Amino acid sequence: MIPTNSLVVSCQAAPGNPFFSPEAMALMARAAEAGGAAAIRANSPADIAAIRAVTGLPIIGLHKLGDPSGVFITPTFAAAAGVAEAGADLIALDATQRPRPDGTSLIDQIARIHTELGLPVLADVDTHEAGLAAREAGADLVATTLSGYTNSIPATAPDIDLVRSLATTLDCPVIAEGRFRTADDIRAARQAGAHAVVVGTAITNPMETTAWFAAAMKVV
Ligand SMILES: CC(=O)N[C@H](C=O)[C@@H](O)[C@H](O)[C@H](O)COP(=O)(O)O
Repeated sequence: MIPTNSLVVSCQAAPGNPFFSPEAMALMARAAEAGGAAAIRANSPADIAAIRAVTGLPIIGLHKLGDPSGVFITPTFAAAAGVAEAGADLIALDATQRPRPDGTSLIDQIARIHTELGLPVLADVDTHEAGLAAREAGADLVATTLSGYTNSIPATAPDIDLVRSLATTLDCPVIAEGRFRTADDIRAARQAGAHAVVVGTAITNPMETTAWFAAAMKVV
């Protein structure tokens, strides 16, 4: 479903971003497809439905709900069902080893997505151990999405070491995701064994990328 060596573009905007609307995310997805993306990653049933209406590309769907300091990427089965209903082809969910808000286990959530929704699961993990546990729990693909977001030390670069350690250990596709911003980052991910690379902010968040350049203007 996600081709080998492909670019996935994450089309997401948060409240406060002028692009925070399903219509804007559908335009982003069209631009990504025209530019060569092989799949789209998108947040919320509304955005997913709008994107589904304009592209036949596979959609990795998720729903961010609740407190971002805990499990918040598709934290419950109900959230996954909403994402599936909106037209996603694959469900991305938080597969860190933190407690889940509804008290269910990762293994149960993945099993229900498989049996009741009939969709594959992409496990967003933060560590090597979480990646192994997610695969053991039945995840079909594993992504490095949450590396650098679950501890107090803010990360500034992509976690190539985690891509490599998971890709050399797991018997499923490993997706490189999180802070991939340049062609060199993509090459490093591929050399580390990534099946595909997800790029979000660097392509679909002009407010943030403007801030990068504006900050550079302040440095002499
Ligand atoms: C940590 C978290 O919530 N990551 C989210 C996951 O869906 C998105 O906000 C990211 O944009 C996406 O993972 C792509 O990463 P980047 O934008 O760094 O290319």
